[in-house]
Amino acid sequence: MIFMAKKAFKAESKRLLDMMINSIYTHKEIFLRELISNASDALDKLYFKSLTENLGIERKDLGIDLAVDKDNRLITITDNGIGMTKDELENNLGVIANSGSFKFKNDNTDTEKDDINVIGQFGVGFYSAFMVASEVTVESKAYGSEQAYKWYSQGVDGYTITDCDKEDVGTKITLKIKENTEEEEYDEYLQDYKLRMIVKKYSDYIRYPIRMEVSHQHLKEGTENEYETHTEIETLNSMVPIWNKSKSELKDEDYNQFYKEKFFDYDDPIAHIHTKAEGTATYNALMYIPSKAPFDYYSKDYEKGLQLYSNGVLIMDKCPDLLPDYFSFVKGLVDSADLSLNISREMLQHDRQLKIIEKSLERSIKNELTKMLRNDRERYEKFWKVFGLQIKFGVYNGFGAGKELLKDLLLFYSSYEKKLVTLEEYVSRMKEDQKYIYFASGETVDKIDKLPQTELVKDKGYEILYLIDSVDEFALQMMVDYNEKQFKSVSAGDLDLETPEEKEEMKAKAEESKDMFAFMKDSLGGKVKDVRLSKILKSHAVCLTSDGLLSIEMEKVLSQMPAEHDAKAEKVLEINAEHPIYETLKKLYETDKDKLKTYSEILYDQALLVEGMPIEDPVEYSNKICSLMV
Ligand SMILES: Nc1ncnc2c1ncn2[C@@H]1O[C@H](COP(=O)(O)OP(=O)(O)OP(=O)(O)O)[C@@H](O)[C@H]1O
Repeated sequence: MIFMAKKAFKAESKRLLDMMINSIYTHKEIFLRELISNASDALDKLYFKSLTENLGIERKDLGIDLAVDKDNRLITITDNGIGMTKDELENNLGVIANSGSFKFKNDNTDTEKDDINVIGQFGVGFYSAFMVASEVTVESKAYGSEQAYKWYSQGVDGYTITDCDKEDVGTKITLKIKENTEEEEYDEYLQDYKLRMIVKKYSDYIRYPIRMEVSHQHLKEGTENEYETHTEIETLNSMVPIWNKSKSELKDEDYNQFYKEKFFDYDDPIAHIHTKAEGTATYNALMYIPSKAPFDYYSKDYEKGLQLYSNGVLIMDKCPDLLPDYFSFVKGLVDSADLSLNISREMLQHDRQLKIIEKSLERSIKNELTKMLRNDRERYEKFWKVFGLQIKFGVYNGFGAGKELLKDLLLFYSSYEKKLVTLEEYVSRMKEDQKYIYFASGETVDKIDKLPQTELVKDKGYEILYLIDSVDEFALQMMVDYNEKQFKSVSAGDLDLETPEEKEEMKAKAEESKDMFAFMKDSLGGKVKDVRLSKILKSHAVCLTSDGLLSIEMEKVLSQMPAEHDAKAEKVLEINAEHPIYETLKKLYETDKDKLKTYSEILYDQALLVEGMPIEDPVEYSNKICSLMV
């Protein structure tokens, strides 16, 4: 019997290993990602050696094999890479947090990126094997060595290294999978389908084939219901990430196909964005704008984020830091080699890098949308219909931080064009004497079109933007102006549309009716801030406008939110001096103040109805109208 000295892991390594097994990773399944990444690194190293020393080994000769032996609860991962000498086994696997790969990368910094793609950097990934295995055996033969060695460990106790027989160069790692416990079902790691799924999920873009013997059931020839099992070696991974291919190699169908498979959508996306960046941040990104919003998109359950890869290995499935909220609908992935990951690869160390990438992606998305808006309006409007609301929220949220970026992506319905227009288009059509960008709010385009307040502005030949989403007015208020043109609600009361003569005339009339309006205001018992002569009505008798920042439309929106239900607009009841009702009111002020009080109440309720607001007492209102009729 050969005496095998069992070596203990270094003291601090012991604690680290314990921590490793129990707490660094949240998903046990990543052990396979780590071991495959190590194998891929070992293949890269050998390939690199072959290139630099002319060994004649080609990429196609290199690969990784997975095998499962269910009966003995074993999984093996074999690579024909660079292998490890006895010393390397000792140093790389006996000292936790000692990365041979990191050293290799540092020693070869001037190498062409494409030739070398080494993943490891911390020297801990290997130990994740102990999350699922009770015993780990590593048999390795280094390139150029005659002798192979076996490293064996059952975990924290330590490890042994002995000579062993191994014909081929490379490394074979055997895991003895733990028995099931109450909390954890380890058996599933012995299932073909589970291993395939894990490989697909995390290691699909490893550049070497990951092969496994897979069994399929076939109908036995000449029979109707007898099946036979047929096994074959399959390559599980796609190897070349589509995002690493050049754009000229790819057609729309390729992009769409990839999107549908990867992001489980039945429909083609509206657009894809494929970008590469080098410099402050180096990455490849492939992003998509879906054609439909996910069912939970406008709810708090929706999680934004892009997949994050480091050298083709999945690090995070939904990295929220890569997308600003206003582009949260974007799906896709980013692959970057220069992320500084923390040991578990589950969290990223510096969000500074992510911030740089986010800013750069944000620009790419904005550019794509701008291009679509300019060159394919129909498609953009399709996008707008689904995600426009999010863009408008983006203008409003964060105290308007996104408004500069987003202002040219906005679309609103135009009274003049009778379709959606951009602010740029609106401003380019503004009349010479037009000071403001006018807007009117309401429930639907039709209802807004009939609002008394819009009549005079339209008559002047000015275009009005019709705002039908509750966030619209808030967004415009946050913007304040667009290219120095201020926004003005047609319900703002003072639109400054009159000629100087008209102004004089109004002033005289207002003076003459001052007392009457004061009486009417009192009659309404504090419901309005003021009763005034209208400067904006043309043929209609009355309307409501508001003073101050909160418009009537905003009050409506806020009243639907429980927390802010008592925010009220400062309402002004406006009376049209050109309407016959004005003379009637004047007469009543002289002759019958009680009736004037009733009329004031009716007119106020009518103005509310026109505005689409509820009236306080509909029965009372109806009674008042009826008594006028009989
Ligand atoms: N299959 C293998 N073939 C050759 N060397 C290997 C193999 N697996 C591991 N090694 C060596 O062991 C070292 C430690 O591996 P480990 O997975 O713990 O860390 P790493 O891959 O360097 O970094 P990370 O913690 O980021 O995974 C590697 O750097 C590598 O030198």
